[in-house]
Amino acid sequence: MFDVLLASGVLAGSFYIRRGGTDAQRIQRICRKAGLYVKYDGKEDTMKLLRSKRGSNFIEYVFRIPEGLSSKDFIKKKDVIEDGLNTSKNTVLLYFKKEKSERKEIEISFDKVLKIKVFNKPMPELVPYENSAKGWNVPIGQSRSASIYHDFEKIPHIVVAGTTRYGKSVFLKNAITTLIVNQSGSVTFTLIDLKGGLTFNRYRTCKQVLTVASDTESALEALREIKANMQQVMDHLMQLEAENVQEAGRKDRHFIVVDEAAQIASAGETDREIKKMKVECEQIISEIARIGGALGFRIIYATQYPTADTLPRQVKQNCDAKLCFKLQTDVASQVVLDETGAESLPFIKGRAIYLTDRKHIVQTPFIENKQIEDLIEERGKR
Ligand SMILES: Nc1ncnc2c1ncn2[C@@H]1O[C@H](COP(=O)(O)OP(=O)(O)OP(=O)(O)O)[C@@H](O)[C@H]1O
Repeated sequence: MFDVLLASGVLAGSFYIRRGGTDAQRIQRICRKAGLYVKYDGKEDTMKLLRSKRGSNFIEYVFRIPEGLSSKDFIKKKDVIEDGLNTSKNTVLLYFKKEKSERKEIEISFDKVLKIKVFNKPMPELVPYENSAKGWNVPIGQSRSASIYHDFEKIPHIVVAGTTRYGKSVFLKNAITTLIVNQSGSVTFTLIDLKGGLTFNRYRTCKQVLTVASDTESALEALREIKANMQQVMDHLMQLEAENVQEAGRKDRHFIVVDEAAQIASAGETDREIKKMKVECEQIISEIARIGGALGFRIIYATQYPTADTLPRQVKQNCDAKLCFKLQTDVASQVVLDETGAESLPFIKGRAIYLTDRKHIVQTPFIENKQIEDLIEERGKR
């Protein structure tokens, strides 16, 4: 009885696979069913396959999209397309063959034509932290094809955004720990966490950490000091007729890490005194973003609520790198990345978009607290 069931199951499976067609055909069918077509003059215009290309771990399908639709319409339906490609129809046969079904993942981009890459293996959901970074690099994570690093000498400031519990704090700890270990004699930090969390607590005793500010007053005091230091470095560079710290041969770099920028934003603050202080904090942070890069000052600016208030224009414009975990809306994604996409990242902790002049989807490294303790134990000791 079981054999009969098995045989009919296998037959059904093969049928489904035949009926399912190639991934290109399935994508076209899913998009049609999801309403991604245009009716005009009594005719139906759907996406057309122009070509396909095989990469080392993916096939890229290139489509012409119907007039009247935009690439954003397709990007919004990314989950629908991806789930459609992974429906049980294809997994029936694999189940009976006792093969493990790998989830197919897709990436959608647009450059005059719609490009949909279908990957044959999902990205890893966990990349354990290891300190393979050199110089002023910090590991950003594993993309589908390479290990990605952020070089703070090339891009001084970075915005880190993402809905709560998706990996911002873990990334901040990864960055701080890596820099303490690799640049123990040259790096200093001002850590600002006004949300009252304990993220930075374990770094409090490190010799590289000048301040851990947990209220507006101490944040302002630390920022005023940084402003005065910037002026001193500026005077020094003037004397040397150097354009930047690299040319002047200065090795010291100062990182200002802001965890939860919304807490330092003046908009919405009702207490007049605190509002005044927050306005000054914002002004100094904007000034560091604008002129601090050449002077050896670096900003890591994290927020879970990206809006025009929490991500001031000067900061955004001068942060040439963005690390964006999953966000709730396409509007929030637009604020951070100037494009949609972060809202349709999968529900995977540590999965992010790293955007500079290039864009990578990465799985950021997971650093455990015990690892941090061990790593900073020696290099961070006062
Ligand atoms: N890179 C990662 N890989 C795998 N799991 C991760 C990764 N980063 C974070 N996590 C998991 O997600 C949890 C929440 O991460 P984290 O504290 O960094 O979130 P957050 O975005 O900073 O949240 P909040 O805004 O509340 O501070 C971690 O405790 C860990 O279990």
